[in-house]
Amino acid sequence: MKKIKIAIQKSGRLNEDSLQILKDCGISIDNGKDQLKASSRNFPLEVFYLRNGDIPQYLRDGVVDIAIIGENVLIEKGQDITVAEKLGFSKCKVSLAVPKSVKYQSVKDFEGKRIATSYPNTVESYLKEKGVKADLHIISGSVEIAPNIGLADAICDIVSSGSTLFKNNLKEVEIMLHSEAVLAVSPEISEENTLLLEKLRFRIQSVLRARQSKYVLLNAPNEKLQEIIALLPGMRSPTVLPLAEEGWSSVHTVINKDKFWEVIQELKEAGAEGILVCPIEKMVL
Ligand SMILES: Nc1ncnc2c1ncn2[C@@H]1O[C@H](COP(=O)(O)OP(=O)(O)OP(=O)(O)O)[C@@H](O)[C@H]1O
Ligand SMILES: O=P(O)(O)OC[C@H]1O[C@H](OP(=O)(O)OP(=O)(O)O)[C@H](O)[C@@H]1O
Ligand SMILES: [Mg+2]
Repeated sequence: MKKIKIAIQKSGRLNEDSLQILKDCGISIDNGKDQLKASSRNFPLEVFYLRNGDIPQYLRDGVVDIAIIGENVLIEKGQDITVAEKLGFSKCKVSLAVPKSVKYQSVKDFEGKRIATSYPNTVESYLKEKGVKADLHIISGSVEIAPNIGLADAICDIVSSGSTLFKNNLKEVEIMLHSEAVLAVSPEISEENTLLLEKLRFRIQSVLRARQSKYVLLNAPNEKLQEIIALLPGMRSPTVLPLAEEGWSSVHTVINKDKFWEVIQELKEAGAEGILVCPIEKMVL
């Protein structure tokens, strides 16, 4: 049987969450340490462990059919590659930063300045759009040190918590893009493997939906039921079951995790009691 080939990062920030999402999709991978290629026992899938930065080229050449990769890397060197799903992890920004002591006013301040970065295409197209010309110094790591050692006036790199910038006496002045891990697809993927991709996407979507949601059970006095139900943004409408005690009901529903605390507070104020919150493993619409 034909197998779909997926690239995931060999080691680094994407590796663990990439393996976890496949696992949550019910895909087990026989994984020997230091193995660069592995197969799944229960899904027609082959995993290639590669460098994140090399993945766009492998996708372009059709060496792999799909990949889990940082969106920022696709923007830098894989504009021709399509994104099938955003995966919700490894969220970060790609930003321009300058020494804290600099009085920054606008992006025009970068005119003629030396910028150290591992993302030259991203910086170049950002500055071009703003009509600014700068001098780029391409380096592959430890970018934040560049202004301190006199290599550059500014940097462009990944920012997440901001602590690397802070430790190097830098401040973020322009956010060029927001990124997260994505499922990317080779332009060379065959029709047969596109069908496998659709099966995998169906599973990924169920996992992502479940990660975004909580299952909530609560008790409500019957006279407050309508008010409580009106507060619930459930999948269709909540399940309402009578409790053994006369005049009370049990209400079950699904709540988006971002709205969760807000809704719980309102439910309590409306008279809900004994609220239980449970994780959801998969959510199929
Ligand atoms: N501090 C961070 N917080 C959140 N996500 C990040 C952070 N740093 C990097 N990322 C995301 O994770 C991806 C992989 O980063 P990582 O540093 O592990 O690898 P890399 O050095 O860019 O790549 P390679 O695998 O080619 O060595 C980045 O492209 C970015 O999308
Ligand atoms: O805003 P923060 O939370 O501090 O994260 C940003 C830092 O994280 C990444 O480096 P990483 O730790 O992956 O090291 P690397 O340069 O070796 O890839 C990135 O290149 C920044 O330096
Ligand atoms: Mg890194």
